[in-house]
Amino acid sequence: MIEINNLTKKYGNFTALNNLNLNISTGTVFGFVGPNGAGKSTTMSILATLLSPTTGSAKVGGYEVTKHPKEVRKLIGYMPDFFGVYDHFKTVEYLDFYGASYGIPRNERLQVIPQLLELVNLSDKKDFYVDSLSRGMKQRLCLARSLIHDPELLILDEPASGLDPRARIEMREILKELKTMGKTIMISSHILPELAEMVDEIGVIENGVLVSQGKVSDIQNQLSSNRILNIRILENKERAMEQLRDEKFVAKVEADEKGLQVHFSGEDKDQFELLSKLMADGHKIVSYSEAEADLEDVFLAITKGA
Ligand SMILES: Nc1ncnc2c1ncn2[C@@H]1O[C@H](COP(=O)(O)OP(=O)(O)OP(=O)(O)O)[C@@H](O)[C@H]1O
Repeated sequence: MIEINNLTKKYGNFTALNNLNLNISTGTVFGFVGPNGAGKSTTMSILATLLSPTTGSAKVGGYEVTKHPKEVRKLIGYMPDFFGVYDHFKTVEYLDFYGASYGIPRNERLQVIPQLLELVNLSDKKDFYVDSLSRGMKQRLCLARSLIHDPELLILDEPASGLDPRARIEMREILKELKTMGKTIMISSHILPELAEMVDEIGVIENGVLVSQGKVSDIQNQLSSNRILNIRILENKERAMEQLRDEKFVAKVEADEKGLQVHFSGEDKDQFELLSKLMADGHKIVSYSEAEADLEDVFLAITKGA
């Protein structure tokens, strides 16, 4: 559905996208993650035909965005990170206005708008003025707006930003429903854990370059070379620490009241050998476990925080 090849965007001398390559297949919910200023909005604006790339190619549904913007716009629903809503409209009039600007006939709009309001849980707000809605409601209205022409692909730039936890959960539920409706969704965030549970795949961008792409679990596994082993030892902790520090694959050993944390770069068989050795040397091991890679750690490990 989306094919990006060697996409570069320069703002003056500043390179915001640097030969970016990215593919998203039809039906995928794709999380686009990266720290502030990484280039997420720039990429999404180019896909939404609102910004021209400096060089490279971006295609949506096989259409090159710069050559066939009209075809691309029919295929996509775009929700920008900052959006204005026309405050003097009532909710239903607002959607009607956008429906009309997409050329949707009035009788169709009369059918579609109540369905969209239902989808985004705003049916009871249909006659409220837009400026009286909460931030979360406005975000959901904006999502409804991006769906008015029943696009195949949704490009959502940080749709959950600034929302409280309940509003975020509501947004997540709506996205799940859109996925079951068969939409392809590209959604950005600078918070990996926020996206992880609702996406099929993630791509991590930093300094305008895609640094990682795959299933969340695959990306976690890429980091398995940096595991942390939690070991609880009954007595002679100091002796165990000294011994561990001399072991192959052990980068660092720390201790707290819970036990030892061993930073380990070996594989499963090396872990097994380490444990066997500790036991053979008479250490009284109470428990031995591998810490789950935290998604926040994954994100920090992939991005360098430049
Ligand atoms: N119009 C512009 N002129 C100059 N520089 C720009 C412009 N728009 C964006 N940039 C710069 O390009 C880089 C990428 O910006 P972009 O908004 O795409 O990042 P982002 O990943 O969406 O960040 P955020 O998470 O903060 O929204 C940033 O360094 C930004 O300052």
